[in-house]
Amino acid sequence: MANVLRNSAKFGFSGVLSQLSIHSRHGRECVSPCFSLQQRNNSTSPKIKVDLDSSTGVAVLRMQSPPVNSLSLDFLTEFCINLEKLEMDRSCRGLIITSTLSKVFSAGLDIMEMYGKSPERCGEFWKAVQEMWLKLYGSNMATIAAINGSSPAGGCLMSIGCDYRIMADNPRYSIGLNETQLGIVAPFWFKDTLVNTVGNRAAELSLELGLLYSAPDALKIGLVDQLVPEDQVLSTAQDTMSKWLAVPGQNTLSHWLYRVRTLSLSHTGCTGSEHSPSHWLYRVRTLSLTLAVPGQNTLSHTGCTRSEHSPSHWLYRVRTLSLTLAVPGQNTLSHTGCTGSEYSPSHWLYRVRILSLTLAVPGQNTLPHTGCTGSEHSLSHTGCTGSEHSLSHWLYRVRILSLTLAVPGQNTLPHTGCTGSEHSLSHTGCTGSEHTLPHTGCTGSEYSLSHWLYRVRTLSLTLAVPGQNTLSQYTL
Ligand SMILES: CCCCC/C=C\C/C=C\C/C=C/C(=O)SCCNC(=O)CCNC(=O)[C@H](O)C(C)(C)COP(=O)(O)OP(=O)(O)OC[C@H]1O[C@@H](n2cnc3c(N)ncnc32)[C@H](O)[C@@H]1OP(=O)(O)O
Repeated sequence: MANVLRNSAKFGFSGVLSQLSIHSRHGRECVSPCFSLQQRNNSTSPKIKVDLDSSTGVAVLRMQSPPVNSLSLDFLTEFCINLEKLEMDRSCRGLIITSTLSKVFSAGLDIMEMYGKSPERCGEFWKAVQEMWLKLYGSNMATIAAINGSSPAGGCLMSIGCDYRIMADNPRYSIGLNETQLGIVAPFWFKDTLVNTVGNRAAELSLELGLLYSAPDALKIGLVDQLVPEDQVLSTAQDTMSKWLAVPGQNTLSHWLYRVRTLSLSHTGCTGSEHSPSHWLYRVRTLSLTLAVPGQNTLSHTGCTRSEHSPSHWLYRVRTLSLTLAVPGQNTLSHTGCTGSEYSPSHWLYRVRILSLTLAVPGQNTLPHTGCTGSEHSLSHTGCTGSEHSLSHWLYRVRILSLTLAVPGQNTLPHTGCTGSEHSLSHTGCTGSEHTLPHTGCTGSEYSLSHWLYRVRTLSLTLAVPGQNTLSQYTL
């Protein structure tokens, strides 16, 4: 395997990826994941075994692909089909994922899939990796990883795609996103999932150094939630699952609100229904990896030209930069008004982040240096007509306004210049009657004020990608 990795590095992942990128641009059709998965499952020996206990509504999915449960295309295909079947089975509410192999949960992506394969095969493989994550992270079931062995890289992604992680208390077992140590870079959605699990700083260290954590260390940083003796991993997972399933509606709103942010950021820039999430994940990931190619990582469109920054160092930072400044199609620093060398990125990042979060009234957060390029986007547009209105004045108003927004039937924001009934939920990004926040279950006046206060605030922050902040693009 070491040879494979060395050769992969020698011949260049980026070369493969650029071919993939071209392939993608030239019309890979977006088909339903279910359809495409079923088409390509040619394997006969089951790599996955599923047992659904109809009395508890809990399924145990066992990975049984020796020697190490590596995530090959066949494996992923089978995994996704099983996941999809369980998802569609209303009697199944909880899913536990574990391994039948001793010592290994999953070794992550199958290295052999990443070497010497045609661009078509690579594309299929990569799409399957994304689908595994989308299906798991977007699952409506409560999910628990019963990690009874090592779980590096893609195995770790699978684990952190679950709601809860129980690991065998064995210091010889390790878990983590170690891709950097292999000379490859973990895709940004791997990163996002890790950040959601262990927080920013731990994720940053972990990714830049490509760290693998022993089970006890993984518990310390919160990468796993619980360590138990090896022979109790599954039974503890089953006990834990019953607690999760006892929470009313646990796998609906609260479960989703948290995840939707990650999922929607994953396809930032998606402007039409032709772009499926996986399509975007694939492209965006390819683009970000391209940025990591030594000699090409000048990131000229972010204004960064300094060659002393190593790819992995930059990749993680640039991701943060572009997500923070995520005005789709405009997320370059130049579009934020930063036009000269006097404005360093950090100077801008700090200001723009504060401003955009503080004034986050989607479609109205028009401070000229946050991406507004025309005279129509002045402060006057939001009701502020002259220089007498200072920022603090605005901060104050906008806070009041966001509260006003939360009153059903009054969320017309007159102070921002919105005067007609067309301006209601549009301020949260909803532009038509089809955007009734279906994903939160809020459909009408039956919801009380406190209910709304809570939801609308969360929603506007969560979905605040101006011009893109509807979930309609993503069919849950
Ligand atoms: C297609 C275009 C896509 C381009 C993508 C580019 C970039 C992607 C960026 C990042 C995403 C990457 C994610 C990944 O998951 S990469 C994979 C990383 N995985 C690892 O680093 C794990 C390596 N394996 C181990 O650490 C150990 O094997 C283990 C899991 C701890 C188990 O140890 P153990 O001692 O029990 O077993 P062995 O090491 O002896 O291995 C047994 C056997 O399995 C083979 N093997 C191990 N891991 C893999 C693997 N990931 N893929 C394929 N095969 C694997 C190993 O070579 C041995 O085989 P052998 O024939 O020698 O017996």
